[in-house]
Amino acid sequence: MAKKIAVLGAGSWGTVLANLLTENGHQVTLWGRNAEHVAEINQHHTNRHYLPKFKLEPTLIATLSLEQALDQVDVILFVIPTNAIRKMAQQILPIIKRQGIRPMLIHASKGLELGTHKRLSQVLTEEIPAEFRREIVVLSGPSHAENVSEHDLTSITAACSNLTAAQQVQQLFMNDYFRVYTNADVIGVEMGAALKNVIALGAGALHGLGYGDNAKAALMTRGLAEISRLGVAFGANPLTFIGLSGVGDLIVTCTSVNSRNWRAGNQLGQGKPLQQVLDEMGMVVEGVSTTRAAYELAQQQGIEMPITNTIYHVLYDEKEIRTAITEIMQREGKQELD
Ligand SMILES: NC(=O)C1=CN([C@@H]2O[C@H](COP(=O)(O)OP(=O)(O)OC[C@H]3O[C@@H](n4cnc5c(N)ncnc54)[C@H](OP(=O)(O)O)[C@@H]3O)[C@@H](O)[C@H]2O)C=CC1
Ligand SMILES: O=C(CO)COP(=O)(O)O
Repeated sequence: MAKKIAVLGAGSWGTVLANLLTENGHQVTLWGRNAEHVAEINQHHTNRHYLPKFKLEPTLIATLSLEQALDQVDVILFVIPTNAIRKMAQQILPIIKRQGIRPMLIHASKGLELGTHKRLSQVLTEEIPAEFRREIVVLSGPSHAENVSEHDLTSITAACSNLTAAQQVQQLFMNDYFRVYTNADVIGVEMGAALKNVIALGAGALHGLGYGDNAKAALMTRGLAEISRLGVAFGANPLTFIGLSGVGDLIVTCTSVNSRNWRAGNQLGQGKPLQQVLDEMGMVVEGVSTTRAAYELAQQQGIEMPITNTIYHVLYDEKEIRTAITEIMQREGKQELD
């Protein structure tokens, strides 16, 4: 059955997901904060800053008004950067109350909040009390916006402890090029999504420095080991990390030029300063702030995360990358399995 859906965030991923939901027959309003982008979507059915070649469905409406976007919606999909989610939730709560709606919330963002180190479903739970919403579902997995915009075959995960809600989200998004699985392990899905961006910065840096395939395979494998270690410490199901939102997303992000995290790491490896890399990207590079959040979380909990620690010191303490790599390779010998 067709639903009324607000998509919050008219960047790369929000635009593509809003368009996919429109293709699937839902009535979608895409909220953006940039007046030029919103006008371009409505008048020309394009969003060239984020997706230069993408032609949108003409029935997809964009708006600058949250009140209009949320008008009597069944579902709200958050697709803005991690550190903007709490403020956005605070902004929409009075609108939800005024309209007397009780929407399902979905988020498709990937990160841990700076300062609190919280997962995004935790942030939404804190800011939007249960009486004003239905379930919170996480949509995550290997899915570059550019590939989905070209209808490349994509499989991802809808996660919620209430599997009926996850199945409802599965049905909203599924079509002949976009396949959605369900998973009850919200912690594992959100931890995998957030932490793979940290490892992707490292994979890009190795490429930029000229290291080969062995180095990249080792980074991804040992990166997955420490992602799982932190996730399991917080209650994740270890099997989630060998699924789409774990190793699946790690592979796509660590091996693709479409990844902003990989590209940022590549430029750091080539010697560009971090601030310049971020200024020139023009899109969010989630791994940079999540590296800090994950580093602090691991320190607090006493969890060993040598790759994340190394990337943290390169990003935030201006540690020279080759020195950092030498140090991590020369740690004392370890058993492979924890
Ligand atoms: N791109 C992808 O392929 C995928 C991205 N994701 C995740 O989706 C999330 C969004 O990423 P993506 O769309 O790629 O990012 P982009 O950088 O492409 O777009 C970000 C969007 O969020 C808006 N925005 C930025 N800051 C704020 C804020 N403080 N308040 C409200 N809106 C804000 C931007 O507006 P403006 O244009 O005005 O700056 C823009 O519309 C991230 O967590 C990312 O990890 C997940 C899967 C795939
Ligand atoms: O999460 C993504 C693909 O699944 C997108 O990764 P980037 O944010 O690095 O572009």
